[in-house]
Formats: sequence, structure tokens, C-alpha cells
Amino acid sequence: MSATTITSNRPRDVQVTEIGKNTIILRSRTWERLKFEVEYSRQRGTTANSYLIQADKKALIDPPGESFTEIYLQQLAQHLDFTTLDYIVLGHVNPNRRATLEVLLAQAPQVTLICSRPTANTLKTAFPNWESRIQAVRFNDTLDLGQGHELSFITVPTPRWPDGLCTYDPATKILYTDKFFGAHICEDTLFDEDWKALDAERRYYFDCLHAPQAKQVEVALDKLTALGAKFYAPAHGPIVRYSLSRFTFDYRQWSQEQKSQELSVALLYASAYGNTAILANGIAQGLIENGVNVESINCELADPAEITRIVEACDGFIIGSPTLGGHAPTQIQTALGIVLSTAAKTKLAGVFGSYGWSGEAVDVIESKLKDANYRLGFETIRVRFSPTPEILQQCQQAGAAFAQTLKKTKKLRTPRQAVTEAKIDRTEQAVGRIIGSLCVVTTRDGENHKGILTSWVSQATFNPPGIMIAIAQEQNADLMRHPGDKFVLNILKEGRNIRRYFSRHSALGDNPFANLSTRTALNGSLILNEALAYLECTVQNQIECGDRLLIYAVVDKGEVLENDGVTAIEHRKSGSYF
Ligand SMILES: Cc1cc2nc3c(=O)[nH]c(=O)nc-3n(C[C@H](O)[C@H](O)[C@H](O)COP(=O)(O)O)c2cc1C
Repeated sequence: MSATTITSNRPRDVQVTEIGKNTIILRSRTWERLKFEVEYSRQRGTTANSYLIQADKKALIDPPGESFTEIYLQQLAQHLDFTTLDYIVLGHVNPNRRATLEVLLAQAPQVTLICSRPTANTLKTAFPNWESRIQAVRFNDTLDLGQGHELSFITVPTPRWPDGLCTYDPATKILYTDKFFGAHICEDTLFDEDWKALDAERRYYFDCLHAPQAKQVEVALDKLTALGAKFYAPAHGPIVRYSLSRFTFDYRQWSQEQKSQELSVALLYASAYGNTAILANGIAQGLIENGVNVESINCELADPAEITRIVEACDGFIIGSPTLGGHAPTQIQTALGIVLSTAAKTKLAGVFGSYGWSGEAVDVIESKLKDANYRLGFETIRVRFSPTPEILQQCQQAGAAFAQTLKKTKKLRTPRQAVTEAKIDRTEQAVGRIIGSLCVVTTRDGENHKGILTSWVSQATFNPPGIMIAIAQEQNADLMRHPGDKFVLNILKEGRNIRRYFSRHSALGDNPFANLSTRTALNGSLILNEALAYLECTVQNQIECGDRLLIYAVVDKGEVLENDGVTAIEHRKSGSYF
């Protein structure tokens, strides 16, 4: 059966099948999008795979999260007497999984939990009364279940799953890969016989989950491929049987591709409860989709030497932090200290974080970076507790904007445009080299406010102070072409992506001001509070020329809103378009 057979109205269920000697899979399936995180956005459903090995001893691998607790335990009870279960092996742990574990442990009080040391620490803190039932394992430790099932454990820490643990069973040659080699797709087919049809899902899953940690993925691959497995049994999607070597090769290739991107961003974050980490993933996605390599650094794990090395090598850096007890966690404070003392001031910066009520961490990081004269590549993202799907989209857009700014900066510093532009008319190229300040002109028509993005503005006179704007008729020019018409010229600040609200392609509809902080100028038009400066102007003359109107206006009043920023400017390659 192929991917096309998916029907989204099928109810959740648990598919149970034998996949090897003494071994069954329990696939908790949903045919709909499980969560709002980016990795589920292809909406092909997913499966949460759990495995049960019943030899002389019995081990259950990776029970699913709480969305499936009830149906999963009902199915499991058909195949296992809970009081005979010896071990539960955990590839990683999160609050979701803990919910199922709590129910299981209550019904199987004899069970020992097998996990990596970081998982053990997390569980011991969350459930102190489980302490005696938790057994932390190290790389290459083994656990003998009898009948040849001598499980060996492979620790695979990554920034996103510092506690990652894979398990290999030599009796079946199945490697339980947890977050590696998965795909978010739900089908009846258990194995990957139609693996070519899985390519897009696999790649998307890799891009979302592993591309920002390509370096650690390569280290993990070295450990995993040494085992000579015949099957990969991942946490999500089909079991890998027919495309094992191809898929392994793909992981190597995709990791290499990621690392060899020309531009690279260090994404430094910490996240005690996962919210800041979700934002980090959204931003990473925006960067990756725009061809920029992301080096994720989970500051709770990374040592200062590693942070220094990555920060020195990157083209830009982004710092994410929760606020805990009125501060950023110590590890973030350390990382910020390293950044401030190491990163060249030309590097583009960004700040984000989740908070509960006061959110000091993000404010402090932002102001320290600004004080040190770093330029911000997107407007700082502050989110109360968990992000909404809209905020995640904003994070992706912020990552994309950051990538675009990096690319532009890189091009400006690299004098090799002649070849790529050879086909563009030379005059247009030359005209395109004229640059202007990015501005939003705001006008008022009764109760309606309009905003026009333009960079065709220049000072025209000293006395009186006057400006000239070139504007097309269709850009609401009627509101600012007659002598005496009033408008405000908002001069935008570099690093703040205000322009997106006013671009012709904006998805924000007719009211670009809805999401912006504004106030009303004396002349009735709107001042954007996040502009660098604004000018209140009165039109004096206009000339119709070519496809534009040239408007001369006198400046009645003006103010700089932020002293420490620089003007956003528009660099173009050609004078034939914006
Ligand atoms: C122990 C503790 C202390 C906290 N202190 C603050 C605080 O001082 N100010 C604040 O705005 N939020 C505070 N919060 C709320 C967290 O910032 C919020 O839960 C945030 O989503 C955590 O982000 P994370 O999931 O990335 O760790 C606190 C939360 C906890 C659990």
C-alpha cells in the first residue's frame, strides 16, 4: 500500500506485528497532524513506534507519548502481562513520554528503567521515588535478555536530544534508532519496500530534526554503522529494511551538504522545559530552508572551548534563553560572555526566548548585544510560555530574514558580481547601484491609514529642510500629491524587519499596522514606534515624470527615535526593479 492510501478520518489505532524473533512492534498511529511543530507540517500523520522483546527477560522499548497512552496500553496488555515486564528502555525522555511511563510504572512496579545518564538525572529530579528503579547505561554497556538477545547500548547525544540512546539487538540484528532514520508518515505498510516514495518525507524529517545538528549526527552515524545492523527500527515511520544502506548514505550526504553551506549561523540556546527549544527549531528551519548552515549549541551541554570555536567561525549568531528566577540560566550567561568577547562586531545577531511573566533574560541579552554594537537580523522574539503555530511561523520567517540579510552582507563584501550579472543590462546595473534609505510613508484618508514602502527618498533642500520622494500613481499617491497634503516619512532601522508588513507580497492584508506599535503624529498620520526616525512633512510641489510622480515636501518636524541604530538601506543589483 502506498502513501496515497492515507485517509485523514481514520481513527488513531495501534498496529501490532511481529518483526523478528521474540520481537513485536506496537505502532501507535495517527493519520492527522499530531502536533503543531514544524516537523509535522507536511500533514502525513505519524506513528509512534514502540518495541517489545520477550526472551527469558522482557524489555519494552520507547513507550509513546500521552496522546496514545490509553490505546497503547490496551494493546500492550493483549501481548504482555505487565507484572512480568523486566525493563523499559528509553531512547530519550520528554514530558509527553513521562505521562505514559507514570501509568506503566504504577502497573508494573517491578520494572527497571534503562536510559542514558542525562535521562536518569531528569527522571530522578521529576520522580525522586523512582530513583532505585532507574539504571543509567553508558556507551557499549550491555543487557542480556537471554536467547541471544544481548542488547548493547549506544549513547548518541545531540543538542536537541542530549540524552539520546540507541539499542542494538544482535539476535535480530535490529538497531533501535529512536530519532534517527525516521519519517513522519502514517501508512499500513510496516517496512520501506516502497522507499523511493518516502524520500521527500525522510528528507523533510532530517531537515527539521537533524540538519541543525549535522556534526553530532555524523558522530552518531560512526557509532551506529559499526554495528552491522540489518534493520533500523526508528521512533517514527516505517522500519528501514530495504533501503538501509541507501538511507545511511543519505544521512551522511545530507549532513555533509549542510556543513558545506557557505554561510553558517551559531544557534546558542538553553531550554529547561522545551519552549525555547521549540522556538530555536522554528528559527533553524527558516535558516536551513534559505541555504544557511545552522550549528545548534545546547549551552547546557557545550563546553566553553567549543562555543568559542563555533562563534569565531560563524557568520552570525542567535541566542535563545528562558527566564528563570529573573535571569538567563548560568550557561547562557557564560555563552553570552564568550560571544561578547569573541564575536566580531560585523556578525549579525539575533535574540529569542520564552518567559512566564517578566522575561528579563531576553531583554538583558538584547541590550548587551546592542550596547556592544551588534546588528540584529530580526526583531527580538519574546514568547510567553509555549509558542502558538503563528509564533512558530514568525520564527521561521525570522530565520529566513536573518539568512537573507547574511547573504546580502556577504555579497556586498564579495566583489565578484560581474559574472552572475553579465546578462543584466549594464546601465540597469549601474542605476541599481544608487541606494536609498528604506522608509515607510504613512498617509491618512479620514479614518484610514495607509503605508507605502519606498527607498526612493532623498534630501532636496536645506532651507527649508525639504525632501523629494518618487512614487508610482498606484501607491496611493493621491493622498500625497496636492500642495498642503500631509504625510509622515518613517525611516526604518537596520535589523528590524518592518518592511515585511508593507511589502507588496505581504500576507498581512489591508492593515499592516495591526501588528505594529504606532502613535499619531501632529499632522494625523501614523508614526511607527520602531522606526529609527520620522519626519512630518507637507507637500509643496509635484512633477509628473515617466512612470513616477516626483513629490517635493517640506519637513515640519522630525525626531530620532533610537540613537544607537543605523538606517536600513536597500541594495539592488539592477535599476529595473526594486
Ligand atoms: C523555576 C522557574 C522560575 C521561573 N522564573 C521566571 C521569571 O523569573 N520570570 C519569567 O518571566 N518567567 C519565569 N519562569 C517561567 C519560564 O520562563 C517559562 O516557563 C518558560 O516557558 C521556560 O522556557 P523553557 O521551556 O525554554 O525552559 C520560571 C519558570 C520556572 C519553572
